[in-house]
Amino acid sequence: MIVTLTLNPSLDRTIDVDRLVKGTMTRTRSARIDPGGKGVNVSRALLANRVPTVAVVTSGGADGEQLVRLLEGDGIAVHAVPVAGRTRSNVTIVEPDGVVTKLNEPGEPLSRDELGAVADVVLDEAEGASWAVTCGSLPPGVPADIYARLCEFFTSAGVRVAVDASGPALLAAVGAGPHLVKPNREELAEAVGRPVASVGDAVEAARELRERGAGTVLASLGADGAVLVDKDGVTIGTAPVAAPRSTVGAGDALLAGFLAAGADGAPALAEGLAWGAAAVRLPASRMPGPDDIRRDIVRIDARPDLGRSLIA
Ligand SMILES: Nc1ncnc2c1ncn2[C@@H]1O[C@H](COP(=O)(O)OP(=O)(O)OP(=O)(O)O)[C@@H](O)[C@H]1O
Ligand SMILES: O=P(O)(O)OC[C@@]1(O)O[C@H](CO)[C@@H](O)[C@@H]1O
Repeated sequence: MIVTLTLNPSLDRTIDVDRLVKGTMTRTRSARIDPGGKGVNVSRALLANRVPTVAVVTSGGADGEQLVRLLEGDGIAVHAVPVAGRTRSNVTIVEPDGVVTKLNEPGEPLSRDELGAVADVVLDEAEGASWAVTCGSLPPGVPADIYARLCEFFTSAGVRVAVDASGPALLAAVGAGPHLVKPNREELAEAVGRPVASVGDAVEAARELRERGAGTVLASLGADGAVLVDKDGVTIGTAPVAAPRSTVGAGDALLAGFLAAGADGAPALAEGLAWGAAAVRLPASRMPGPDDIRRDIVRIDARPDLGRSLIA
């Protein structure tokens, strides 16, 4: 069982337009709503591939109720903690060439009591679980060390912890010694305080996060694939997609595939890359199921070129 926690979930509204021109009225072509938030997506991807999972989320107002209805409609086991603040809506605008413009709300503040209630629920749900996955931005008012504190609780209960966070929340979590962190290129660069312009830069930055406490670093590099740095060394892979449709949630699919495959070494990296690439071929933040995932496109580089520049 893999338990995910999303403190700041969203209704993801995806709008297709022919062309987005700032400052003009644009008629849209189509729109869809998906349950969103990083942990939510990890659970959606796991369930689509028949990996048992529970999604713990906060839920507030009519949009929170809709989020829970959508998740339950998809057959996801969801434990929603009611909160006073409205669940946010995040908007993605997609142009025909796959260019994505994303507008994420900050979310509404969580009180101390609400945070305590969520922590009780997720610690309870994680009892006996193989992984607890804590993901995404923190709502206003939530201390930046929340993932670090949860990590300590999970670890002492014998549950492995994966963290997908950014900024101070990622830095604090790394110091608490999680089994796995999944930064993207920007998060990695911010965490080490220097640009990540090449594959070698990503490897060095990932090594630094390991030195600071993370057990394994799975750094996602968009179209450049992903870098895995763990106790056994460095593994690098790619899974090219000729015509990406939407990259939203691709990092969540990568993480889900990596965990589903056992979170260890090249086989797990390859599975994660296959799931990430499959997500990119799907519209909006749809998560891939078995029929979408192609493992034949994955390449694990036996002799990686560390000097290779990353796509801008
Ligand atoms: N343009 C692309 N072509 C092929 N694969 C891609 C592309 N973009 C993303 N991917 C795949 O998805 C994975 C995750 O992408 P990325 O690094 O953009 O994650 P992210 O920023 O965490 O995404 P999100 O926050 O939307 O989930 C990559 O490691 C890669 O496997
Ligand atoms: O604002 P955050 O919490 O950083 O990210 C939230 C979000 O962009 O992440 C998911 C894609 O990874 C989307 O479903 C969701 O809208």
